[in-house]
Amino acid sequence: MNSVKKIMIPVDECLTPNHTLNEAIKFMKKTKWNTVPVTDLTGKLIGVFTRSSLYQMLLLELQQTTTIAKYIKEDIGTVTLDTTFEELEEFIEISEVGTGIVIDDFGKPIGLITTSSAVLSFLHSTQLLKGQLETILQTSNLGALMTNEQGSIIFVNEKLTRMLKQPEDRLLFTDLQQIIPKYESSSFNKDVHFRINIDSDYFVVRLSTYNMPNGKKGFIALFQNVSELENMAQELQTVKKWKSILQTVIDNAYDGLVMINENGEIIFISPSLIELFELDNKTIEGSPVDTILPHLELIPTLKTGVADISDFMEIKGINYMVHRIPVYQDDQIIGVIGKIVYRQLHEVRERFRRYEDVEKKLQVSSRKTEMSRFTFKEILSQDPQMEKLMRSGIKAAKGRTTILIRGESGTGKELFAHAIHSSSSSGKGPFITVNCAAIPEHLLESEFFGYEEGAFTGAKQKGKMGKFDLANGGTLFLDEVGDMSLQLQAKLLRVLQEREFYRVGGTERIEVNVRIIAATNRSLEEMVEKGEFREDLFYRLNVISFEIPPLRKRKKDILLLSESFIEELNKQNGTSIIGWDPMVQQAMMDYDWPGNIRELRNVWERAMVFSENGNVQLVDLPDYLLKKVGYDLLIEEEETTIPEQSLLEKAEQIAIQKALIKSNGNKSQACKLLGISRSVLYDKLKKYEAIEVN
Ligand SMILES: Nc1ncnc2c1ncn2[C@@H]1O[C@H](COP(=O)(O)OP(=O)(O)OP(=O)(O)O)[C@@H](O)[C@H]1O
Repeated sequence: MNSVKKIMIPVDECLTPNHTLNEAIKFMKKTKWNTVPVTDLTGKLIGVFTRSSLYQMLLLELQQTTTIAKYIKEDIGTVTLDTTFEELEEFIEISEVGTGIVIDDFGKPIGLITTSSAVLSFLHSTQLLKGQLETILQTSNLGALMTNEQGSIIFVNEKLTRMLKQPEDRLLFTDLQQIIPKYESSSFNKDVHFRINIDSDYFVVRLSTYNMPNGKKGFIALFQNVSELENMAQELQTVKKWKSILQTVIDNAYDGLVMINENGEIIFISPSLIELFELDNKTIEGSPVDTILPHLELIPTLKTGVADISDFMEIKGINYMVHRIPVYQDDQIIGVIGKIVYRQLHEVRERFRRYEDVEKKLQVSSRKTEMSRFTFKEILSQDPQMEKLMRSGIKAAKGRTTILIRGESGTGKELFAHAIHSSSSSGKGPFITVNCAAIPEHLLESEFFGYEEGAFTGAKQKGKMGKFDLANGGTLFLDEVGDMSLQLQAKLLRVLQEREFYRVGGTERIEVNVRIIAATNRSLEEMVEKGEFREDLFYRLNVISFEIPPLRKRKKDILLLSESFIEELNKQNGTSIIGWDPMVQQAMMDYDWPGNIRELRNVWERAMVFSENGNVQLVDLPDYLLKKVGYDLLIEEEETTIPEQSLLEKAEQIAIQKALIKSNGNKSQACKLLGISRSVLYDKLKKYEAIEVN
């Protein structure tokens, strides 16, 4: 509110120069004013008529009807409603009349300010201010005290008594230095701050001076407890320390890191990324990631909440990969972290490429096994029995009948199964092999029938096709069928009968068109007798049966197969074998080949590797084979010559040994084979025994 208006006496009537002495006396008596504004006829202030002017007119004993015109004081001070308290104070001090006239914008008097009205008003506002100040000091969070000019405390607020844990009467009139030891009144001239501690609390004290009524200066001290701030500052220091540790870790642990909040705005970015993508550091934080780094594609992860890894990406010639990780708080997605990998990426890429190559190769080879690889043309044989089998095989291939192939290990049962499949009407369909002996019992069912999505917990939740599914429209080859558990035999029997099955965890009946070819090297009849193989399954499998003869029963094939293997292995291993010693052929013909054709192939592979001059020698054959056919002594002869023994004697010794092997140790049979008598044989045996002992 306007200060002048508050202390002025309102004026609604004035004197004019035409007013008489009598009228002026009456006016002043009525208003009790010592100074009366005088206006012209337009109401504008022209001067004042004071009580002293009135006394002057009375002393001159002027007529009551005399106008006051000549006794008006024109040299007057005026104020307006805009005049400040300070200006007013100054005005009252210098004013001769002790009264100020308040005029409006048109020069019209609207009020009087007398010294007493001003003083009363100042007194009133001073008291008001004092009250306000005390309220502020009492209610403030700051502790406050005031001293006199000697530094003796004359006021404390309640807050300070609590801060200093001392009652008001103990504090009053104590010396300020007892509370602020650092304070020295003499060195004090302007506001100062002190940091003091009282017990375990820390205070910041602001000390100022104030003017006392006696014109001297006292002190005002304001106390702020900063213990909490101190603790916070210490915590802040720790946080800052951790921030710089984490910053270093982040900068070094990852190639690049960027974090966005739930609004897709960048809240952190590692310096390496700023450098890599040549970004403007000042505008990044708080900006939408889609405008700064759209190629990182972090927003979709914000929406899906699912972590993912990008493919190899490229921008401005920089290759990188992004790992996008959603950040959750109480099930709410609150942001995404983008982990960018770009260092040594070419190495990762190279490894990845190699891995892809391997995978491709694996896919090709696994596809190979899914398709038939062999036909009857690839089954090499000059054996009449084998030729007959193959002719029957071609005929059997025409239908969809289940076929059982028997034969010792390595005789070519699988090869035969492939050939049947290739000759059948579904020869272009899949050929799926199941090694019944190799699948763990608990997985057999899912291997055969597959499983539905969600049937198992774990990584492969997607569901998987079983071998029956895979073989649909082709052949399912059950190798080692004699090694199946009875439990699975029952399941297999049902499928063979009904030609349909359920997937593990599934409810849908699946029908398949699959030809079954089974193979075994075990005697299923004996197993049926012992209760190890289901009779009904045996008959179901044994509709058409082929018995592949072992290699020892078709020795002519040894030569044919050997030539083929040498050619194939020369190509495969980069060797250049062009022939073999007649003794090698003889040893091979003498050997029984329990591992059959697989063993023959292995023996050739080994011999060709060891062979030194393009001609395979006896020494290149495995020891076990040579021992078995009694050719090991020949090798010894070649390697270590026994001086006492002539070559003829050595040959004689080998002949006797071979005869004994052939006759299974039967000496009279061996004598027949050698064409010598029993007594000669005994003599010779004693002689060779003596040589070996020596
Ligand atoms: N007549 C043949 N001509 C050429 N190679 C053959 C012949 N018979 C078998 N083989 C080869 O011999 C190896 C063994 O053949 P296969 O695996 O078919 O025998 P298998 O009787 O099924 O053996 P197992 O009972 O151990 O499963 C294979 O490398 C195959 O290519």
